Parts: sequence; C-alpha cells; structure tokens
Amino acid sequence: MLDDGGFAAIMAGLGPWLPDGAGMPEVGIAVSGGADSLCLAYLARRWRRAVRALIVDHGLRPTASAEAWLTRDRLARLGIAADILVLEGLHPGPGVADRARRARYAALAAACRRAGIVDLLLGHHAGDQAETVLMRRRAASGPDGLAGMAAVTFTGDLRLVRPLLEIDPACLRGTLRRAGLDWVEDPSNADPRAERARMRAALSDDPPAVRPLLDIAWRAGGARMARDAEQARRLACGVTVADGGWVALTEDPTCPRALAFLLRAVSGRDYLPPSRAVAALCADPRPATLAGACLVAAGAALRRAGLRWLVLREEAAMHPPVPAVAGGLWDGRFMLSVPTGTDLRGVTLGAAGPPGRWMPSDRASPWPARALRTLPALFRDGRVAAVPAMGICHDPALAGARVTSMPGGVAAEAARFSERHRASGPADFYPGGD
Ligand SMILES: Nc1ncnc2c1ncn2[C@@H]1O[C@H](COP(=O)(O)OP(=O)(O)OP(=O)(O)O)[C@@H](O)[C@H]1O
Repeated sequence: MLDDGGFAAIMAGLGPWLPDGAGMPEVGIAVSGGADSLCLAYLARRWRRAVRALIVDHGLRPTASAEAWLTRDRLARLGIAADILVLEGLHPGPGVADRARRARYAALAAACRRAGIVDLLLGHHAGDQAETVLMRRRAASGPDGLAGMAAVTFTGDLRLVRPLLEIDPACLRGTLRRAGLDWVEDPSNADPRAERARMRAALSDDPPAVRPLLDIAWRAGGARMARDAEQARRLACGVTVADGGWVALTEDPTCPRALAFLLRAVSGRDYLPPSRAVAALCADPRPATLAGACLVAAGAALRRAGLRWLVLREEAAMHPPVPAVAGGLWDGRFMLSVPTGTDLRGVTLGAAGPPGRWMPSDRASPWPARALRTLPALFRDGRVAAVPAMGICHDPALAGARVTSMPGGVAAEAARFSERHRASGPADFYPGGD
C-alpha cells in the first residue's frame, strides 16, 4: 500500500512543482487505464487538485476505444478531468510496440503543449525499471543503458516525472483495491513473444532479483547525472554567442541535451531536435569534422572550424527574403530596427550569401564563409546593401539600420543556456543516485 503521505514525500523529492489550487496550472498524468497509471492518478489527485489525465487510444485493439472511455469515467469519479487522444494510422505488425510508444509520446507531448502542461507524470514502477535493467544487461548495454529510466527527464518544454520507480506493482494494486477501484488489464502485457513480458515472468519467478537490479540503475544513473552535469557546465563555459546568430564552442559537444539546446537556439525553432540524431553525433562527432559534412538537425548544423565547433543555421532551412519594414522579423530570429524616416522602399531582408559579394576585400573576419553567408543582410535591387552585424553598409540611406536577435532569439537563448548550465547541469535526475 502506498498512502498519501508516502506519495507526497516522493513528490517533494521530485519538485519543484507549480502552485496548486483551482485554476492553477495543471500537472498532467499519462493514464493507460492499467493498474499502475490509474493508481498514480488516484494518488496524484489526492496530492494536488490541479491535475489532468491524458489517455491515449492507440486504436490497435477492438476494445481500445471502449477502455479509454471507461477509464475516463473512472477518472471523472475521482474528480480528474481527462482528455482522450485518439491515434490514427497505427497498424499491427512488426515493431508495433515501438511505433505505438513513439506515437504515444508524440501525442502526449503535443497535448501537454496545447494545455500548457509542463510536468507529465508516468506510471512506470519498480518492476518496469528492473525489467529495463535486465534487458539492457542482457544486451550488454554500457553504464548509461544500465541507468534504466530516470525519475525526471527534461525534454525541452516538458518534464517527464516517474514517481513510482521504487514502488512494487503489487503495492499499487493493493492501493487501488483498498480504495475500491477497478482497472483495465491489457493482454499484450503478458504476451510471451514480447521480450519485456519474458523478463517480467523471469522476475516474478525470482523476486529477490529485483532489488539488486534497481540498485544497479540508481548507481549507474547517479554516475550519468554527475557526468552530464559536468559536461554541460564545461560546454557552457566555452560558449561564445555571435551577434550574427551562431554559437562557437571550445569544448567537444559530448552532452546531447546541451547540444540539442544550442541547436534549437540557433535554429530559432520551438522544439528540440530529435534526440537520437543528437545523441549519435555526440557519441561520434567525426562526421561533422569532415570537410563539407555536418550534422543537420531541425534547422541547425554542427561543424568543425579549426579548434572550435560551430553551431550554425542550416542555410537550406533559412527563410526566403522578406520586404524590409521597421520592427519586421526575418527567419524567426532577427528583428530590423531603423531610424525614423528611413526609406525602405524596394529593400528586402534576407541571408547575406557568399561574403565575396559584399565583404570589402581589405576586411578579414574570424568566422568562416559558411557562417558569414547566414548573416542577416539588407538588399536593394537584388544587391547586398548592408550587413549590420558586420558593420558593413554600402548604401548611406541604410546607415542607421540594425538587425538584432529577437527576444528569445539565438543570443538570448544561448546566453540563458550558458548561465543556467554554468551553475548546474541539465541532467536526467536519479534521486537514488550517488
Ligand atoms: N495508452 C496510454 N495512454 C496514456 N498513457 C499511457 C498509455 N500507455 C502507457 N502510458 C503511460 O506510460 C506508462 C508506462 O507504460 P507501460 O506500457 O509500461 O504501461 P502499461 O503497462 O501499458 O499500463 P500501466 O502502467 O498503466 O499499467 C504508463 O504507466 C502510463 O503512465
């Protein structure tokens, strides 16, 4: 049995939490309708009033929709509002569990964004964690894999929180039974064709094996957390933010989360780039060192330039030129300001292009041509008239023009990153770690 006090103590260790009360920001709960996540919802509602459940209907089983509605009713009786997210286009067949999982997380993240939810609770428990470690040990995973699931994972705009990772599933069922609550049994959880189901069966035959597996996860997680924090700190200390909208790094980008954040800042996009692509690059940055090759992730690229790394805007993803207007935006990152009365008729704002076309021959720049090409520039009659970030102006009528990074643009974002991670790392959180 997990009681209210025990749950509140777990949550206190995983905060900070937004203030509670009617009309306050809600904490999301991903509820499948199974015992674990239903118990999580029951406890979470007793811990705070402002919660919202999200139920994903994968549409894979004939009973899926009815189960989602039944779960919604059960939650309503607990005083929990719930949204049902119906997935379309998933079909049974090879890799269905993985496909369903990805689609589920994408739908949950999108629903949280729409509802302004920044914390999403998941019902993974000690059994899930032990199975994960067992599977990874069998696959000879390295220490990062053995860390299993983190209690808190930051995904950019959402915090995924797993409060039940230390709790035995039997205890969750006991809690529900005592509260007189019923749940849905998913037959696929017991399908012996699934590796996870086989691990579950192996562990249920050998209960004492669970605790040592959890200890392995916490130890490996603690080590990973400390290493991530240190890498992010070192990376942040070596960050130079260029006015032109790129970032230079003196440290190798070994921390995927830190690199993802910088890629997002430079791309001007709202979301972090796909974590797999960024993690692969951090594991082996050689492709980015080859001439002409780079990692392109969601609108930004990582390149080697001498002793430094550069995170640059991907040229192909830059916005086309726009008519120049005072206060106008370009590429989702830059804002134009001009003295009152400046004549902007026939002027456009866009990417500067090859520096040979606009850089005076006696000027040198510490930045490579690849970076200079992405600078914001003013054009008149199709020719570069000014590149304000370089202090270059070929047209006296545009002498007072400035192009600055918008609030929330690359400079602000990268500076925020630097400030935050100099002090602490953007790590996954393993409360039981060393
Ligand atoms: N269909 C779904 N809708 C919403 N959340 C889900 C769904 N499936 C899984 N989750 C979330 O992910 C967690 C772990 O998923 P997993 O597949 O291990 O759960 P499950 O065994 O299907 O269900 P449960 O954990 O609720 O018994 C769940 O506890 C729940 O928080």
